[in-house]
Amino acid sequence: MTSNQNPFTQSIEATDNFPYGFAELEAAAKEKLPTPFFGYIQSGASGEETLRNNEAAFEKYALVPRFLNDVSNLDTSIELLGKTYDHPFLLAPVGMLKMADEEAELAVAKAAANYHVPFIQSTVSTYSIEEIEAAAKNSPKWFQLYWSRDEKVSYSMVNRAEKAGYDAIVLTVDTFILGFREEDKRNQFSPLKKGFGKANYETDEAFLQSLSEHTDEAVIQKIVDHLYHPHLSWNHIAELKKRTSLPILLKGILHPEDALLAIENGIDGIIVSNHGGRQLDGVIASLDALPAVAKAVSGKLPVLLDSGIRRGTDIVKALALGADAVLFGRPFVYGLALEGQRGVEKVLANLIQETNVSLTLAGATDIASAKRMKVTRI
Ligand SMILES: Cc1cc2nc3c(=O)[nH]c(=O)nc-3n(C[C@H](O)[C@H](O)[C@H](O)COP(=O)(O)O)c2cc1C
Ligand SMILES: CCCCCCC(=O)C(=O)O
Repeated sequence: MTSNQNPFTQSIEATDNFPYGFAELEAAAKEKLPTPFFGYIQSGASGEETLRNNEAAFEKYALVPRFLNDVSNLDTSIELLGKTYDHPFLLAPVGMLKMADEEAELAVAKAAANYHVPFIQSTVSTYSIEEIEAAAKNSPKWFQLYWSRDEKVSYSMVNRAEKAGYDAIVLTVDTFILGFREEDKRNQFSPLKKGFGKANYETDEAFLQSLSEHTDEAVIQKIVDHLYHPHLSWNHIAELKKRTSLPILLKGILHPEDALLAIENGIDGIIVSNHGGRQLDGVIASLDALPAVAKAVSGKLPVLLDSGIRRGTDIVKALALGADAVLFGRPFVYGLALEGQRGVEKVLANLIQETNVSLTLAGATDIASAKRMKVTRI
């Protein structure tokens, strides 16, 4: 994508009253959403040390720009797993989006399609794989898999995603049990128990066969049972690979040794992530984990990052520290809560504009040059 717009004009083009910065966005979503819904989305696990550190990590790194480098033509496109995308970011998988808006993933997938940004659908989404494909036909979509205790259900969902034309499988490895989430305990709230994440299960033959009763309660209880999978190991990865021709990425890698094992096990990409500080608290911030992981991988597979991306300058820092692309979650969920599909589009438009301005001011002409940019630890 080439950016020919003149930011001197853009900077005084007030769009409307839609919030710009993340803090404003979060505050507006807090006003709008019921307390337990907002609490579920915003909070982290335990004492929220990691939630805070994810954002703080970006402030410990400073960009060192280059000038006089003819940056009049910016190309922000990336190539990932054989496909080309317009921007160096994707929408992270976020489950149970009906908490934010009735249209939930349908609205997000349509917004993402309009900007040619890949949408990663969560296993526990409010609408099914097939409903989302029908709403945003032929747009870039990946499927995030929560391994199921009944592995027939995992394989069945992966096959459905493949049949529906999804481009990749993202297996989340850090949520085999749920983190200790104090805010949800305080609010006595579980969106799963409300039924917001059951669409992919209710429409799955293998899941339906595992049910002995078909009441709403029995369905939800069975989903809870299937989601519990602490036995997940590299052996399952080998089996999963046999069942699909789609590329497989692992989401939740933080240790360089696990990144090396991913290569050994034939994985196609990794996502350096601590789940937005929602799983194990006190873990390394994703950005702090990135340089060692990128060094270990040394270009053998794509390295993506999420957790704490809030603005364009964060994206540039992540690229400079070794990421090939990034994902973000809460910012688009707040956009969804505020104005549905339009709100997600506004978040995307602002992020694209800020990323493009930041890349250009830092002296980059494309993503490869952003990845060579100097960053210093302060
Ligand atoms: C409300 C909420 C629900 C989430 N649901 C999922 C999910 O279903 N699957 C998954 O792999 N990650 C899930 N995540 C984690 C995100 O994919 C991502 O790792 C995280 O949001 C990144 O941090 P950020 O919100 O700071 O950008 C969820 C995050 C939030 C905030
Ligand atoms: C309560 C249901 C568990 C699904 C996990 C969704 C998720 O990844 C997150 O909330 O984070």
